[in-house]
Amino acid sequence: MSQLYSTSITPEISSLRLCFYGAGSMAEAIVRGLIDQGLTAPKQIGMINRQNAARLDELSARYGVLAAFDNESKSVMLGEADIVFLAIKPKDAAEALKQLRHVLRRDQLIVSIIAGLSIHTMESLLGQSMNIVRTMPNTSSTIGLGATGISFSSSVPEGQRSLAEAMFKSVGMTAVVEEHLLDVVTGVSGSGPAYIYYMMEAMIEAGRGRGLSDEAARELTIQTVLGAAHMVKSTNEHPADLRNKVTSPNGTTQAAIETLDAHGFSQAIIHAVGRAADRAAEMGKDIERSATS
Ligand SMILES: NC(=O)C1=CN([C@@H]2O[C@H](COP(=O)(O)OP(=O)(O)OC[C@H]3O[C@@H](n4cnc5c(N)ncnc54)[C@H](O)[C@@H]3O)[C@@H](O)[C@H]2O)C=CC1
Ligand SMILES: O=C(O)[C@@H]1CCC=N1
Repeated sequence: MSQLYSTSITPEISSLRLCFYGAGSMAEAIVRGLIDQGLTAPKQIGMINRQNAARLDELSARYGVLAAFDNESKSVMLGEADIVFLAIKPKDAAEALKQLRHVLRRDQLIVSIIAGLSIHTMESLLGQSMNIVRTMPNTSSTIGLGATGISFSSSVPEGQRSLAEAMFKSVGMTAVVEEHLLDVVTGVSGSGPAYIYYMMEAMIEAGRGRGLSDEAARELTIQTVLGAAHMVKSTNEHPADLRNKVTSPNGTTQAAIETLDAHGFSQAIIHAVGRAADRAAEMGKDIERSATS
């Protein structure tokens, strides 16, 4: 008989202590999202940075989160955490994870957002197999509209998988994928917001260049991107069909699309996504090499 209702238990995230190791822009995006969406209280969140005390002060003042400034409080914060988010840059990952080797415990859930860094390399650097959730979020998590790809190490129990998914769902949508696909997720949605911003910059510039005020060019561009994304989502139509409805024969849109084609627009996007995915893999290999050196 098929099951009508899911039997999975709703994870009680608000009772857990979260520690962000690395307090940069992506950590802030997730923290702000979790707090704004009411998933947990600021005092359940601790943040650690390498040396930038002013940044921690700023985050504490802005969100009410806890901050650890000296080595002793960093160790206590890490030790007391139920979930540790690894949110440092790939170039700092090997050194930082080696230092965490004797600090992290097997009963903690490790959530990495580090581009390219594989579960296997994390386990080598940490010196043991651990419950690891490898993710690729994006900065739109800040406003609850993130898109996060997620994979799990084989040991992560079902309850912790649901917990991790619930955390990222609270700041947007999630897609659980096989680990090797996280690099392409990076190319599509991790780096993706930057491609859209880049296009918006160009649209605003073009509007201004032809005489629109700064404000009109900006507002018309924003609403166009917002409306187009909502159209794809709410009509469920293929983007190509929606594009055809805008494109009158021999009209303005056709003229514009032909110009985009002449400049290799689609190919440029396909190459960009592929290059970002390849770059994620390269960064992962670099960390792997430093893990063994
Ligand atoms: N920015 C984005 O759109 C996205 C970033 N990511 C990943 O998130 C991670 C962080 O990226 P961002 O937040 O953009 O970088 P960021 O440079 O803004 O933040 C990294 C933070 O880690 C701190 N840090 C470095 N070494 C440390 C150490 N040993 N101990 C404690 N803190 C340390 C730095 O001081 C810095 O504040 C990266 O691995 C990146 O691949 C993933 C998805 C999207
Ligand atoms: O540019 C980067 O490397 C990171 C990963 C995805 C988005 N930003």
